[in-house]
Amino acid sequence: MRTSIATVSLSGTLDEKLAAIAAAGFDGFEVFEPDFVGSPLSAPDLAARARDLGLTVDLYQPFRDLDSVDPDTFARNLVRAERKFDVMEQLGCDTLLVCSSPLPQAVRDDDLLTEQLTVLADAAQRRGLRIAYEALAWGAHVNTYRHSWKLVSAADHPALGVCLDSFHILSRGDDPSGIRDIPGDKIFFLQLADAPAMAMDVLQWSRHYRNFPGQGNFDLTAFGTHVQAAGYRGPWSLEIFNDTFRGSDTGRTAADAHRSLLYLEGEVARQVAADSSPVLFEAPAASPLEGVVSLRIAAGPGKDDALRTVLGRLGFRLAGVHGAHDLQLWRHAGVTVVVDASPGTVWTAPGLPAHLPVLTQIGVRSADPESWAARARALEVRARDVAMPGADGGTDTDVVRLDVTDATSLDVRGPASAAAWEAAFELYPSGRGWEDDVPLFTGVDHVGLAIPSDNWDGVMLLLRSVFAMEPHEGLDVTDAVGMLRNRALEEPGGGADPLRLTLGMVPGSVTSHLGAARRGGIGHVAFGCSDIFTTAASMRARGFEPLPIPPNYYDDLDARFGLPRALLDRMAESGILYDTDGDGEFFHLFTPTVGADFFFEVVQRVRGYRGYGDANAAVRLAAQLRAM
Ligand SMILES: O=C(O)c1ccc(O)c(O)c1
Ligand SMILES: [Mg+2]
Repeated sequence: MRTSIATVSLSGTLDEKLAAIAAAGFDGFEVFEPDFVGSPLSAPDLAARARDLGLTVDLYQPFRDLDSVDPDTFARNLVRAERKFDVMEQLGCDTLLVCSSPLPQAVRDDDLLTEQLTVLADAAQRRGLRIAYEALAWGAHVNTYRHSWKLVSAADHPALGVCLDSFHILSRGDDPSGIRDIPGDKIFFLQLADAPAMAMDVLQWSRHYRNFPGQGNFDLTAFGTHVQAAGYRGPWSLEIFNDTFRGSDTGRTAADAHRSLLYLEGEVARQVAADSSPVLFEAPAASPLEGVVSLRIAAGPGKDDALRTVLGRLGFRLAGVHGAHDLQLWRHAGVTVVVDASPGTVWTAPGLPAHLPVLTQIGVRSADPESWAARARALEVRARDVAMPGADGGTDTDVVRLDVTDATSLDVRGPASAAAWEAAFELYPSGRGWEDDVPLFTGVDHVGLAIPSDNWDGVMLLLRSVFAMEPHEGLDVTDAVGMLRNRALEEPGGGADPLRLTLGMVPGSVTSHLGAARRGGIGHVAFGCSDIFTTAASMRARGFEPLPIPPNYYDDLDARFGLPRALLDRMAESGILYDTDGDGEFFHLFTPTVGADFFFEVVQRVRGYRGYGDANAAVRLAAQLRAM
């Protein structure tokens, strides 16, 4: 499959965009006309630049408002088109995108419209060029792909075909399966865009919120499967109008863009028969993940006391210290927590002391970490073989590390990596009896990460492509300090212990989210348990002071669900909150924040409850702010 991208999708000068497009591995690009008009590069210069970079110029776009009920206007538009054909010849680009007109003077008579398109196609053909006609979702008369195909079909002209743009089709809720009825060689161009589900004017939605496949809510796998089945074999091109991307690092966005096409190609490949798509790429599968087994938290010298106190109340015991660095090994219920109190948090998060503690590593067990390295690299994600910080320079390469954000990595840990802890740390002698502790938890239920807004779409794509995680309904929570955008992702088929992550968006970049708690973005680790009242009692016996949840909250629970007063009283005693999703029930409690931005949660899922108690986020945050 050939890959392409419209220059409008990236930030920077045209030169910078082209360099990033080539570096990301694209085969070609669409010239977005305003980028060319505003560039000092002449058309021959641009053609030479593309050639040097090994890129083809796949499309020139957009040509607007071709048709008109006024014959003079139409004649002028044809003259304008000829001037664009001149440019295209110099660019070595043979396809012009003509989009349907949103104007009041747009032609509304299909016969006249077909005639005007035919006249343009004749003109293009004389120059050896082609016209790809696209229905904009907000076109005055033509706004569906079926309509654009009806006109193209009626014109029956070799230089006239359709351009399919997934946004215009899926944003309207149209059924894309009719694409199968269009002959593949009459689809002259394919533009792909995903988008988050939003209830807003479709033009505004399109111009500001499009994102890459795997970052939004459209079913692009089904869409791509229809296009493939139709027999289209031209480039798959991204056309993304997005305010954030337009202000973000060009190279990073281009790399995400290319990865999104690999991801989509793999998803489509799994849907279509091998004989109809001999060229579709699919990343190698990796061995299953077996749950979160370790966490590393950068506490810094200033915060490790508070962190250790909370860990102790959660039942964790200090199991050892590192010989050479200020690292402590804490263990409980099969989970290992490494507290990194070294100055500057040298291991994992240099330069991030302001809002410590920070969760810097999430360790997930897998039988074959190298299979994850291979899968990640196939999807153009950097994966590092990690040597543990061993006591005597000892190494353990049984860990593969993928960066989720600048601060936090997912570490896939193989069977041998557990022993590395033993080698690297001076373990306290056993026999003090605590190995017999009754576990308070069943393991890690989920991990919450604060994601900087300019990183949000990239993280979403990483988790969906490499880890095949599935996004669940996101909830925007109104809380004490503003709106918190939230999204949970879950590993499908993860059995009883799936990897679950909840993402909370914080404004800006990682290094600037000092005091993110005040804006809702807090990282956390949630432990699962089978009886939260017993667990809470054990925690209280260890000195845990529940977060005070106001009586109003329990009165409201009573009003909404009619829970028994005795149960509500027991919940209030331990600061336990409640949610239900029908049959399932959810009980959870929180620690106060440790430092500004980090806390622990204890959850009990009853009868398959699937959510995260998002409805309680505002009450939780208000209580944590009071406790700061
Ligand atoms: O927003 C627009 O005007 C516009 C222009 C060209 C396109 O291909 C498109 O999908 C949208
Ligand atoms: Mg388009």
